[in-house]
Amino acid sequence: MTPAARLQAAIEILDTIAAAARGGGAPADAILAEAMRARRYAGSKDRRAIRGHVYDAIRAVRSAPESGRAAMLALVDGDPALTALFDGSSYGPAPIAPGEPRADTGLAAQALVDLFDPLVEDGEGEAMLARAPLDLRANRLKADRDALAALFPDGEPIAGAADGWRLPPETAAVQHPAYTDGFFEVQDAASQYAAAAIEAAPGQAVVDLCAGGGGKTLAIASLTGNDADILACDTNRARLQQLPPRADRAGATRIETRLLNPGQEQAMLADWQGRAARVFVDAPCSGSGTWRRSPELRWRLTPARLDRHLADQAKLLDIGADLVAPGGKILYAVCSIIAREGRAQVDEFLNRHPGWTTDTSCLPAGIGRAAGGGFLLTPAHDGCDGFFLARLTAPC
Ligand SMILES: C[S@@+](CC[C@H](N)C(=O)[O-])C[C@H]1O[C@@H](n2cnc3c(N)ncnc32)[C@H](O)[C@@H]1O
Repeated sequence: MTPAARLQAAIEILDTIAAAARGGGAPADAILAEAMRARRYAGSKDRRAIRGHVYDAIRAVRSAPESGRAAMLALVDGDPALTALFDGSSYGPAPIAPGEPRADTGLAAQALVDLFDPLVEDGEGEAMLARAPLDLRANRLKADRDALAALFPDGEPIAGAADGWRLPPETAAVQHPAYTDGFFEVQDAASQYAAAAIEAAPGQAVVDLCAGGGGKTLAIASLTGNDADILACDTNRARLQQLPPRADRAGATRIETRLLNPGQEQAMLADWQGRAARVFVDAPCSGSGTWRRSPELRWRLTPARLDRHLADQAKLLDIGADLVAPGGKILYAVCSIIAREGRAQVDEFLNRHPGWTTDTSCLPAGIGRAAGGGFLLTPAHDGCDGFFLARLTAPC
């Protein structure tokens, strides 16, 4: 492919990504993978270049653009090499017309920025869109951080994460046989802090209410030495199905999975009511803390979608509260920096549940900032994904 043809391919793919973002369709990575499958003629250099153009535009443009071309045009000013590719050649993009509209660049639409937790400072935007490092978590059931240091010597320890080892973003860690052998998982530091913050102990009964593919379930199994009974739930079959093979690989043998039907969660968890020492509520959210990994998420968030997340979070917290034994704890977490998903959600929970309290410390020294009844982590401040977490204690 010519450089101009690669650019045109990127523009067409961006059209699909923008439409999917507006309509709640497939994520950018899935669209990109499908588009590459459809372009069998594209070689590896073509694919790399197309992907680079697509993600450069997604990172630069603050909200879903009118068209892929408008998104790409947002990058041309000050970039003569890119401008020259709009050359009208047979497979390339048409020349740029005078005054042709460009999509708006920046961190996010102002209405979205206005929703950030007040602790998020103006200068934090760059870190929120920079490429994230690759964080590993040593699986204590099979390895430790020293083993990861020996396997990947160009990494470094992650501050405050006892099992964490940080590598450059491009490291192909999951291709290492030690990954297949269950020595480690790929897990951002924020998730490692959250899994530790639940302070689950050996012998306890633990529910991971929104387990997904089990990232935090496996971290809890590791931290409890495979000696806690963990019930891992989710309403998404495809995600939950990823957990048993991962648990096998990790040597985690005390995890039961349970697929819940939306709207019937409480009935399907009747046998766990009031029994759990710990409940992890890693709730569905805007993902506004993970833009450095999935920058197109900021193209997707609408007021209606945010409202749905808020309702789900409140419902899941209430379901979690019913599962907790007297004196037990909920760890509420969202990979979000939006105040309504974080501190406001905790305030509303405490209003609905008299007698519950929130813990004033649950993170390692120097990590996170107190945000209402919980703590806020941000890429600029903590070097990890943006996260809100709170540990809530039930009355005895
Ligand atoms: C942030 S993700 C969880 C990530 C997971 N804990 C991990 O560490 O990989 C939120 C999960 O909540 C699940 N979910 C949404 N509504 C739910 C419900 N009513 N009951 C249980 N899980 C739900 C979603 O399917 C999704 O997998």
